[in-house]
Amino acid sequence: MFALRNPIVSMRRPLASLSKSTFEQSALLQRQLSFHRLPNNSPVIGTRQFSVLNNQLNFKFTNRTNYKNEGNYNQQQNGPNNNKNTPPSPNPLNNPNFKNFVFIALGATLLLDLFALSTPESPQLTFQDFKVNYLEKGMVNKIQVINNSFVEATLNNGTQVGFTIGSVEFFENEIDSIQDKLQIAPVDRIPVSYEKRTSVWSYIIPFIPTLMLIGGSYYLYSTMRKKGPGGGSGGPLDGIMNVGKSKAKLFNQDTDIKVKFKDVAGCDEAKEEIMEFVTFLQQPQKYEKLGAKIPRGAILSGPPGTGKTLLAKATAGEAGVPFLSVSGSEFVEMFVGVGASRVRDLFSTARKLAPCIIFVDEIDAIGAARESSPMRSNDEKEATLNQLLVEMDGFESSDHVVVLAGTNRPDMLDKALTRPGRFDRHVYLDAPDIEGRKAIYKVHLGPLKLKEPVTDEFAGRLSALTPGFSGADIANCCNEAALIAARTDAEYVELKHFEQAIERVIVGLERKTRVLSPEEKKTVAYHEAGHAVCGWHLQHADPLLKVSIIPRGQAALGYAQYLPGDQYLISQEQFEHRMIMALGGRVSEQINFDDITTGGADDFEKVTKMANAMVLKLGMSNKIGTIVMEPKNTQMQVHKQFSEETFETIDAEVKRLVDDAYAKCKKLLTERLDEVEKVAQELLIKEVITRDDMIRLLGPRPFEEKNEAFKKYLLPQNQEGEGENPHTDEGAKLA
Ligand SMILES: Nc1ncnc2c1ncn2[C@@H]1O[C@H](COP(=O)(O)OP(=O)(O)OP(=O)(O)O)[C@@H](O)[C@H]1O
Ligand SMILES: [Zn+2]
Repeated sequence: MFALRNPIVSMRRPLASLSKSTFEQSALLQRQLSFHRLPNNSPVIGTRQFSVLNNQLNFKFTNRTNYKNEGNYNQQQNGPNNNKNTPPSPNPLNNPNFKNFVFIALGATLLLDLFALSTPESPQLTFQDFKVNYLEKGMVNKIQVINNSFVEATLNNGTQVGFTIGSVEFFENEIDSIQDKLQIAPVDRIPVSYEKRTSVWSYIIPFIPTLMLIGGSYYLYSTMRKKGPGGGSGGPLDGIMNVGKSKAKLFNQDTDIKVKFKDVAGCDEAKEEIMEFVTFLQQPQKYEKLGAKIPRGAILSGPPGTGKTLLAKATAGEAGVPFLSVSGSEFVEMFVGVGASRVRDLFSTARKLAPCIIFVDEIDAIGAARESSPMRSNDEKEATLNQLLVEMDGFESSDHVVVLAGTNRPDMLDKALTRPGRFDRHVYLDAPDIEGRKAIYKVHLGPLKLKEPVTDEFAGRLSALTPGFSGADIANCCNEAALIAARTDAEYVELKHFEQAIERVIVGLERKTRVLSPEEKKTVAYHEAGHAVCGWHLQHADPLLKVSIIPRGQAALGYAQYLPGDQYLISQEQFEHRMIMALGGRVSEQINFDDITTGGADDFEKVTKMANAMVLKLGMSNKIGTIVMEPKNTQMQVHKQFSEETFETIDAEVKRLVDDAYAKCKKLLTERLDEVEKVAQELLIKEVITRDDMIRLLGPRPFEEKNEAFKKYLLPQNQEGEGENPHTDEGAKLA
């Protein structure tokens, strides 16, 4: 949305300042040029009689002022006014190229100008010299007054001498009086002729400022329109010139789209569903000959990073057609009508490229339900959406253009978009389960340099360690592991690098600089030991991997990592156990110390959320029953959803659930105070303890682990003993 606004805003000032400063510069230039101009309109004066007045004739060439050229000056003054219509450009003073350009041009012009003015090339004398050495000796044959300011005298031997004069009248009087003095007869007197010499430059020079202005503006304009990186738009002027143009990026199937379905791992149903579009783009006649109407588009939905863009690209890659990718937000602009015009432009480009695939990412930016925001008038958005609908309706099946759209919020989309004939297919990409993650790991482990080829076991282990990771998380994690390996100058990327990478992705960087005081450290150790002991003895707690009191990331002073399995249903008892575990930290602090700390704030938030969910929407409170109490949209609520009485019941129920959990937690930890003590002491010594340490200290967990992936990929290895790397523990969930 801001992409285009910026260039326009920033353009505004430069436009104004350009016309001003260019004007000033050229006016200055004009003045300088006029100053040096030749008097090409002075009247030619006929032969006169002379009289001599030396001093006045003794001007230096450079001091000569041209006093007969006002007409020209005015005429040139019109120059800049005319030039106000030349294409505007941003502030030239900020552009070093422009400055250079102006200086060079100015210098060149002045040089040429001077050159033009010094055309008379005779030896330079003063009038006094001329008089004494030549005139009075009768050596002068002919006198020529050039431009009323310069005299060229031809001597009897044919050589020429020259000098400047201040005024023709004085000069004539001088010559006359000398010849009178010498008593030369009128017929023998030296002929004086007058000549007006103009250089070709005198015609060109008046146009130079204008030409410079036009040239400079054009130069600026073209530099600013130059393509930015990536081949697309980029120059500041591009923003204005192409405001209505679609910003879609074109990926050509020959060069850019190397992605095939095999690169999209783990979403087989989605691939199957989208395969139909591939067949359609490859063999449209197969459908057309049976009279079938081709589906126009599909919505790809799912959590962030699950591969929606990747799948769309792969569809284009499989079909071998061009791929036009654009983000929904790029249609949104502050000007009314721009979005619609971009949609038109996008589709007309697509039709030219057909068969092809358009991918609109974040379609909710324009396709959100129109009635969902009645408070704000959103004409522009609506116009854009309408244009999109029109374009999709306007498809002929012979157009062979397929529109795919990605969104994280399919529920927000306008119904008109999803009706048959538009985006009538809906492909859902879920966060991958263990098998999906394994497949994605295999794709992204491919390019890495590993010690051994990727085994199912290895990929499985990594997947078990990363429940809840999306495809993008996995890609990031693999890259992070390679970076860590490179940082330690390792020859291969190994399991330990992945484990560090996973931990880093989940909890953040280790903060070695954050040094806790001994008391704080003790508090954190007992707090974490409380969580860990609780979890160890609760049946529904997820498998524990690691407890650490090394500060990490933004806020965590200590943490415990658990591995939840892929789970689609959560039982009431499970909720309760999670709440008890979350409270374990604070309860342990309370039992072991006189005072409590702020370290439990995060735990309480989790507990409150869980209790609220149980009461308000999960039907897990007997008093409230199976009614959903959670307001759907708090902003839009006009009347109260329930009575004061119900409010009170809700509060009481939430409090009861939390209090129950608290009581159970306190009972559990009071009974196992010695275990908390053991774990806390071990933590204070080692800072990080693993599942194996826990087994050593507390004995094996009294329940079978429920996480199948954990049992399959992680448990056997863990049971083999302490292992060569005590830090091989990682996970996905913190408590
Ligand atoms: N199924 C998958 N197989 C292989 N790689 C994947 C998969 N899903 C995601 N990735 C990796 O994650 C990256 C980001 O995925 P992608 O951009 O397609 O996600 P998305 O769903 O479009 O995200 P968003 O909703 O944030 O736009 C991909 O470039 C790819 O490296
Ligand atoms: Zn805690």
